[in-house]
Amino acid sequence: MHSFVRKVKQYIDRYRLIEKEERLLIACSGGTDSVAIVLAMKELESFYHCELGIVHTDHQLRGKESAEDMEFVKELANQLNLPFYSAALEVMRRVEEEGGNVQVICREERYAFFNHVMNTNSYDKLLLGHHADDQIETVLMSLIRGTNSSTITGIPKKRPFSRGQIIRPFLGVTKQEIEEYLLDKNQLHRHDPSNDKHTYTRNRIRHRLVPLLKEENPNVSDRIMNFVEKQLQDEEYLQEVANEKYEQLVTVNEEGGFVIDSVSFSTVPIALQRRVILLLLEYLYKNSDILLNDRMIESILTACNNHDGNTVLNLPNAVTLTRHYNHIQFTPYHKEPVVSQEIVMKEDCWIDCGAGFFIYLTRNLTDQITGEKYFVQLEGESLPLTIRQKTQGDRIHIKGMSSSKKVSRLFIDEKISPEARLSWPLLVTAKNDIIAVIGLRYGEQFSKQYNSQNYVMYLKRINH
Ligand SMILES: Nc1ncnc2c1ncn2[C@@H]1O[C@H](COP(=O)(O)OP(=O)(O)OP(=O)(O)O)[C@@H](O)[C@H]1O
Repeated sequence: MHSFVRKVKQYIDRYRLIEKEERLLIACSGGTDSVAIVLAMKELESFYHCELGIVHTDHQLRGKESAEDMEFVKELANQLNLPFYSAALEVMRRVEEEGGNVQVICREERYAFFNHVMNTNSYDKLLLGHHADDQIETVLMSLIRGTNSSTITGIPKKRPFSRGQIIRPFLGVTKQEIEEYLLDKNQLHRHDPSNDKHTYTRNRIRHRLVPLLKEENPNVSDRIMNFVEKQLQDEEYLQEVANEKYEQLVTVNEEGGFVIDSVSFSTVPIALQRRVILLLLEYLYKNSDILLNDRMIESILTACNNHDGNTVLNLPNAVTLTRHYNHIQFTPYHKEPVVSQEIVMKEDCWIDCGAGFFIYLTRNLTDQITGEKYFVQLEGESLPLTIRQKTQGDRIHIKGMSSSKKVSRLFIDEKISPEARLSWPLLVTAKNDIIAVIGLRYGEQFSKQYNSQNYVMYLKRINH
């Protein structure tokens, strides 16, 4: 057995990633990592008495090249005599119809197909090619950008998926080891598309930070793997205790509010307080796109532990936290979110539309008024315009896109914080068409050229 494969096997056995006689589906993009996983698993096939299959998706984003990737993986499956499943996914059509981030849609479509193949062909596990360097990058990204969870646990080596699990047997080996193994095997692979699509932050970490760390300590990936492993073990235990504490501390009253006794709460260590609050928030926001962040959790903890005076805290989606003596209550708001502010736009005056924007609507192009200039084509029945916050189901027809896009999706794609989303001003016509998410994206009614029939909208940003 090749020494590389022996190392992979040790990792698999240590964490019991594979049991004997399982049906294993390998997701192979054709890049270095997933081709190496195919070869390594082929070497381990007889040991685990497993049945292997290969799945590939073509996202049709790189024309001829991505069709060639598919052919390459198909050929590899043929050579190794393994079943091959593939799909050409219509990613761009979905992007045009719904808008949204291309990589996110690729991922959704890819995983939907993996799920389909697992179900229809009774596979137990899906194998992905993430390796130790991916893990270092992920851990560093979480440290640098912050994370809402209490611990840094990185990419999981196994997690539930479809009718079984996703497993990542390469998390114990580095990219360099993978490349050396493929060289030894004289195995070709395709260009690794993962390098092209990663965010700038990940690429900077990969190309600048990781080499420096490796220079300091060539075994840094082992150190990080150990660190992640211990964190995971601690986290598992703390989660178990936090679940028990949650049961003891949180009760539900008749109005559907969640109640905690602050005296009992304050006797609990902060590590458990934080996890209990996280469990509660995950429950309160389970069907929303609200992202829980550290700041929000810390302000809740401060409010819960502050014993002088009563406190009211307004949380996203109109959830309120009230502390009255020893009684802490989280009250979810069950109705549709209310429109907290509606302003009718009048011509020829500056209007404060909230969230740090002032706008001015006029018929005349003038140099007297400073600010970003926009030209808007408005029919009589569109007027008057109003400014309001987002309500459920709002959509905007963005200029240059063939179909409308959900405003909530736009906020996610533009990385607008959950709190800011609640107060972000939308410009709305009398027919309730959203024509602008102010300062962010503009509708098809906006044009580049001025003509005398157009309105001119000036925009000033304050505190931005
Ligand atoms: N087009 C594809 N067809 C089959 N498998 C793929 C494809 N793209 C990626 N994979 C699988 O996913 C693994 C991770 O790929 P990559 O790093 O490009 O994705 P990612 O976006 O970082 O991760 P994730 O898939 O978890 O979102 C690959 O090693 C491979 O196993």
